[in-house]
Amino acid sequence: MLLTIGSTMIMGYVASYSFLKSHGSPTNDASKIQRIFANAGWVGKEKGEIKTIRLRRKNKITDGMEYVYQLPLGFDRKKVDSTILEDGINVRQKSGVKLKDFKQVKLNKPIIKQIKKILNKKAARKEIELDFDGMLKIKVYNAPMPNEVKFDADRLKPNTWKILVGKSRQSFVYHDFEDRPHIIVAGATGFGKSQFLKFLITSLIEQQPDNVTFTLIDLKGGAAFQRFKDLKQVTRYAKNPEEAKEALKQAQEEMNGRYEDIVERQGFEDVKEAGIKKRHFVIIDEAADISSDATCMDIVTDIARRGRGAGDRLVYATQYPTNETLPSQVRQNIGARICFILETTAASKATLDEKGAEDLPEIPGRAIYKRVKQTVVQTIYITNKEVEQRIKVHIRPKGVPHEQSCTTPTADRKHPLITEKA
Ligand SMILES: Nc1ncnc2c1ncn2[C@@H]1O[C@H](COP(=O)(O)OP(=O)(O)OP(=O)(O)O)[C@@H](O)[C@H]1O
Repeated sequence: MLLTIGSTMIMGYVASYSFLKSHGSPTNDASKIQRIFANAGWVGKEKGEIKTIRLRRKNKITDGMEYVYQLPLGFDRKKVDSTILEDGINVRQKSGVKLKDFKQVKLNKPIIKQIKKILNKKAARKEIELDFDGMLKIKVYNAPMPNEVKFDADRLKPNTWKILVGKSRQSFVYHDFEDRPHIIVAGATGFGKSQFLKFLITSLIEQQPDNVTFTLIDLKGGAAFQRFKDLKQVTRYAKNPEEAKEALKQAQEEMNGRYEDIVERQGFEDVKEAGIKKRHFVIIDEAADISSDATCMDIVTDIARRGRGAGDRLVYATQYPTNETLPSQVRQNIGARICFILETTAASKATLDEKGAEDLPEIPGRAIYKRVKQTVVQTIYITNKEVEQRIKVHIRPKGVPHEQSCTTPTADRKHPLITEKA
């Protein structure tokens, strides 16, 4: 009996070894990378000779391996296409079988069935990350990033303006609005922009309930921000281009007052230096709908330029990033981006000034966060129920008006947006 079991186990090992041989070992990524570079023509020339990348070292990292390459002289690293590289690394990656899987085979259960199951195990797709700091660093991860990172209140940072953007492979990533006051949010429809904005507003209210105020411009017909409109922190709420123009004019007027007082009269560099705790966030979704209006775009540019000093923060979200919807004056004055998957390289360049967003996997919440360098993150998922539970204590009691209220135009009103003092 024991002899039969033993020989069956040995047969299993032999079968799996020949399987791995025929399907390619998962450990030869370095040579695959070398071959992909050569085949794709990602080479340079030294003294008239074609030269390819040279592996300098390998480092074990969490969930994978980092390969560090020296590039030949004259190598244009912008040529390196991460999709081609990732696809190449995953070619023949049919088996995710490891030797330790066979150690889990139970002798008291049908052995052949268990071995078949192990051999049929589908390999997790490997993912890569590229970085360059004089050397080309290619990180190859054995498993994909998680598709969902749930909201966890312990990750909030009360009394700060640091907002959790998401989780990268290495750590949780925060955006500090004191450091970079404005942010562009871009991404194709259905991949997490609204979810991110909802999370952003909820986090700001949780972290700074007495210091944050908002102008919310919701040009998606009220779908994105309507659950926030009655909060005491929301001083203006607009949901069509005319209301948006009026709300922006009011926000600019207020900003002018603060700027004149803090920067011009008192001589401070900005609100932070002046020790002022209040911040005002102007959040626009979908910004493409006002991008052809010169007045609106002048105000947006002005807020992006002088908002740091006056305590105004701009969040500019669009699903159609182009040179028209994201004009260079706006881009130059906004120092951070969160970019979900985009359809084209041109859209990626309009948002990030480089390609990359078109190559993101089609996973809702997967995004590139960019300040100077790009970091791939999975943004935080929060349900509408959770948002509502967290913000409900801030809803103005019925009959108590906004400090400044923007209401939908009605026939008997001269101005579409009215200002009411509390
Ligand atoms: N961070 C996330 N983690 C997991 N799933 C997410 C995440 N963000 C969004 N999703 C899923 O994707 C769906 C669409 O997200 P969302 O409404 O934010 O997209 P959008 O880009 O704003 O689309 P649209 O422009 O059409 O409004 C959500 O209902 C949710 O199921």
